[in-house]
Amino acid sequence: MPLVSLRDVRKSYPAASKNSEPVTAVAGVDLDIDAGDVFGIIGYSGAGKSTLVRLINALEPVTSGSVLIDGVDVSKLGEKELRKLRLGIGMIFQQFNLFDSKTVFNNVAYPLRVARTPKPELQRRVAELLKFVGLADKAGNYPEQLSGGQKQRVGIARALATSPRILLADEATSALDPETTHEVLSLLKRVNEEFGVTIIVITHEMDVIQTLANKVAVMDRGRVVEQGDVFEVFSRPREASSQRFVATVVRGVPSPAELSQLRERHPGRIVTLSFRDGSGSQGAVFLELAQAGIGFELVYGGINDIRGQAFGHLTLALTGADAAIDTVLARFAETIEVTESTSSDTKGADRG
Ligand SMILES: Nc1ncnc2c1ncn2[C@@H]1O[C@H](COP(=O)(O)OP(=O)(O)OP(=O)(O)O)[C@@H](O)[C@H]1O
Repeated sequence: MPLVSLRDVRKSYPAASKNSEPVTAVAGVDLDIDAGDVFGIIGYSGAGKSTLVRLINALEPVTSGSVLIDGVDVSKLGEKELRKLRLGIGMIFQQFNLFDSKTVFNNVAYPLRVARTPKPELQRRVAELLKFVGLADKAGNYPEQLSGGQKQRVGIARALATSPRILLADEATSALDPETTHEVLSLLKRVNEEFGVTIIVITHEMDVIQTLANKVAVMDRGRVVEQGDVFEVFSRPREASSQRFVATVVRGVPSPAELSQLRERHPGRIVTLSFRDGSGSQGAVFLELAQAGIGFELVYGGINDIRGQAFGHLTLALTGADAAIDTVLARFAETIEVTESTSSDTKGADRG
């Protein structure tokens, strides 16, 4: 049985004024999230992702449909049971939502106090959590004395205080720089792997999904338009809206106009290698070219790596003996799609 199941979940908000229409934020979503998953929910702003999160932790009631956690319909729970359910669901936010007037220790201790945890156990648990997130030496500091990454690590420690089975991360790294994002993502990976916590990440950053998630759902205007294994969805998006989304981070194949510019700027043969099935790697390609004595320069695109599986397009300018290049390209073609651009490909662009 999935840990979290959504069945035809809908959420509408009443019209804000007489002249406006009601807003349908979630328009019939079916979703299954298994225990141990890191499940990404992506989509443009306004797609309904945050609303979905509030429905999962029962902060808001659904308009229709059902949200089942461990097979239990949350809309059937009383206040006391709901409070217990929420203790089992941790949450972290884009703006961290720490209490500025409380020390790091007291921020992390807060949910334990709410749960009336005895003092010795509370102290032991907070110390353990601060050690886990690498902030044991900051217990007495206030949030304003911390960097963004440190604040989010406090947020993670606080979210884990009551040992939840589920962690909801709503744009948890969107306010952080790339290096700090990486640090926080590594920590979340450990939360999943070492504690077995199921993580649901809401994000508009494909990088986050790529490094962290094993499953992904793409939302568009209140609906899930595509869901499945991250590599499958990223390397072969079926729906137009997922394709648009993926295209924002995965650089594709150069257009005729771009090819024309590349040919002008780079000597040699322009070849695009397309990785689609996860096999092969950028490193292996570079090594093989170097060993064959072929000069190469990456001129367009790049390979994305999803937990060891490669996909994307590399466009290279190759220089060297034609026969040597032909031999290597023939070998690449056994596992990778190889397309060589000829000057006729770019004629239209030359004229334009
Ligand atoms: N409490 C509310 N009252 C009225 N409309 C709302 C409410 N919450 C969300 N909406 C509307 O529902 C739609 C979905 O919003 P939601 O915040 O879930 O999207 P999102 O995908 O999380 O976007 P973002 O990334 O911008 O947060 C939007 O049109 C939003 O204006």
